[in-house]
Amino acid sequence: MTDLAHIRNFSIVAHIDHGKSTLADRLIQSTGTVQDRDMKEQMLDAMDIERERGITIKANTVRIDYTAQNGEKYVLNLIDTPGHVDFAYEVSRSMRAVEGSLLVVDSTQGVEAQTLANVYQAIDAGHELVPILNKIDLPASECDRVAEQIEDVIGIDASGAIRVSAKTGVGIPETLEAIVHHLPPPRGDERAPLKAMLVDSWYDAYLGVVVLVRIMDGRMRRGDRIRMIQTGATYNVERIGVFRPQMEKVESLGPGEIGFITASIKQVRDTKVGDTITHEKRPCEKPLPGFKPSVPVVFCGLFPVDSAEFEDLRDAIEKLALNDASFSYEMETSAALGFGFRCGFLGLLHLEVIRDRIEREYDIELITTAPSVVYHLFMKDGTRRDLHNPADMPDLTYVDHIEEPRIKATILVPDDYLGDVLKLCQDRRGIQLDLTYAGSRAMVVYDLPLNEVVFDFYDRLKSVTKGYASFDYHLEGYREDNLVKMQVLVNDEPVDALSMMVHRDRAETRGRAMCEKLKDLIPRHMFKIPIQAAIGGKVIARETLSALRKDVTAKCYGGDATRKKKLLEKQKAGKKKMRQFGKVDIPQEAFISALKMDS
Ligand SMILES: Nc1nc2c(ncn2[C@@H]2O[C@H](COP(=O)(O)OP(=O)(O)OP(=O)(O)O)[C@@H](O)[C@H]2O)c(=O)[nH]1
Repeated sequence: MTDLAHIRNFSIVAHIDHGKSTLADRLIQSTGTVQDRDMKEQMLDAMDIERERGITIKANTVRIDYTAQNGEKYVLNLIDTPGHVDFAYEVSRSMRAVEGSLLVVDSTQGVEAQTLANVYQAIDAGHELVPILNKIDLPASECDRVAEQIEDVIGIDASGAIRVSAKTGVGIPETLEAIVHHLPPPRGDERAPLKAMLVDSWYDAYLGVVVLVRIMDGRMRRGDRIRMIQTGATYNVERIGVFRPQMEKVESLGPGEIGFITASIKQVRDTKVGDTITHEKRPCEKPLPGFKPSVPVVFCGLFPVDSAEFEDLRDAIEKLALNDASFSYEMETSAALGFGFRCGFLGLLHLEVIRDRIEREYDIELITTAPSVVYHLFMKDGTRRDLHNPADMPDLTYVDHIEEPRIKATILVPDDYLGDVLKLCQDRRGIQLDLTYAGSRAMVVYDLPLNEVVFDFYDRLKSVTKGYASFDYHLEGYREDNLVKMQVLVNDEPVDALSMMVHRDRAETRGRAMCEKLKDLIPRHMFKIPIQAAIGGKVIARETLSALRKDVTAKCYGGDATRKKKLLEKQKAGKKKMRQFGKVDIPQEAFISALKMDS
């Protein structure tokens, strides 16, 4: 049992790749929490896919025992938070469970958009901050300049920022001392009724649902009968423990402590992140202030390339959803693509991660339809409908007006690329809200329609700035605009997977670009194929793919049998990845490529 004065709970906030996970690893290692021989790179990134992509998705936790230089023994609880914009919500909830943050800034790069977004969340949560300048082993490190920038842009004192190399271990002892001396201990009353925060929950193949808790008041023990205040459900605490980082059982958890429980909870969906847990017999009077639930903002259809794999896909999606309450799905049928699922995600990265996992872990080849945002349709009869799929768009005569989600985007970019960034935002119907300078970097704030950002905005931003820009956004709300549904017809058949909502003024350009692209992407057939873009019944763009009769082996005048065989095999493999639309085969890549914009 540790008294409150000897507990420190903290998180690490940083822009992606500034070294958060490496620093966490070093803290764990240098305190002997994990023996050197057990140390894997990036201890806290549990999933393989995270390790491969080098991004942290699920918030993880570790309890570290630390004997400070004054001889006192402390318990340090680190909650690792994801750095990417799509997971901003997970950042905010784990911040409410701790009292302080290490603010890590790469001293070769400086403050970036996600540094700002995350640090403001920490400040909102009332955190004390310890600024850290990382990567000082690199020759490009510029600690003084970056410290000054932290003061200018974030407005906190960075004169005492700790200079660290998470790679070599320089500055790690100073960091541990700063955690103990600069971050406040938690507060709480052991004798008060139990009040605990449900910080996170996930599904474990052996243990079932595991719940991460932070005790505010009271004490939770194995065998206790607990109640989740929001859902009203009651459970018996079966296991209780802490992460070191592997699970270790303890008898109980008291105020200020962070640990896990299991309680025969069936699904992750039965737990609400941010809920208050209390004792059934002696409940606390007031629950903790609630959290916003995370709502999916980007939707797309996932269809198996091979329709025989539909049941496998269902199985994969159900399993993934067990562990990810922010991922939603429902069955969808498409005339062109057959049976599949309409899925909702927190953002594009979230979408990519889920799609990759289905393809890789479950070995199912997928067709992904155009990502779409949720539109609000205000009908003439006074009702409101949410449109998740452009294919479901009702006839315009029933619709009074349409509102689309808008975001506030913050972009930090070196001066040299500012012009290109402004042009990109302008092309995407952006409205500039602010433009300021911090040293040789500009910070621009734009109001942008989310639908212009969901598909390839990151890619475009990265390519026009050679990777030097950083980007962060949050949803601002809904606004009316002149939006229409654009359909694509191939050989006079509508391809619903390519339907999209577009702004009326941009429909023609988009339609023309789409038809031109499809003309290149669809292989020639033995007949002429018209490719059209249309709004309602009106064709706004058209291309024609000329007919061609071609025998792929014709080139190999008899002679080389192996080459002939190879070509035929290649053709067969190509066939597998095609979908038939009426009489036309469309290769899978065409869907994704056709939807990318080149503006
Ligand atoms: N030279 C040097 N490289 C470092 C240091 N700290 C981290 N790195 C490298 O920087 C890269 C990013 O580090 P991570 O720890 O994965 O960054 P992160 O902030 O956790 O990134 P996400 O988990 O994706 O948010 C990795 O290649 C690290 O090896 C350092 O002090 N010096």
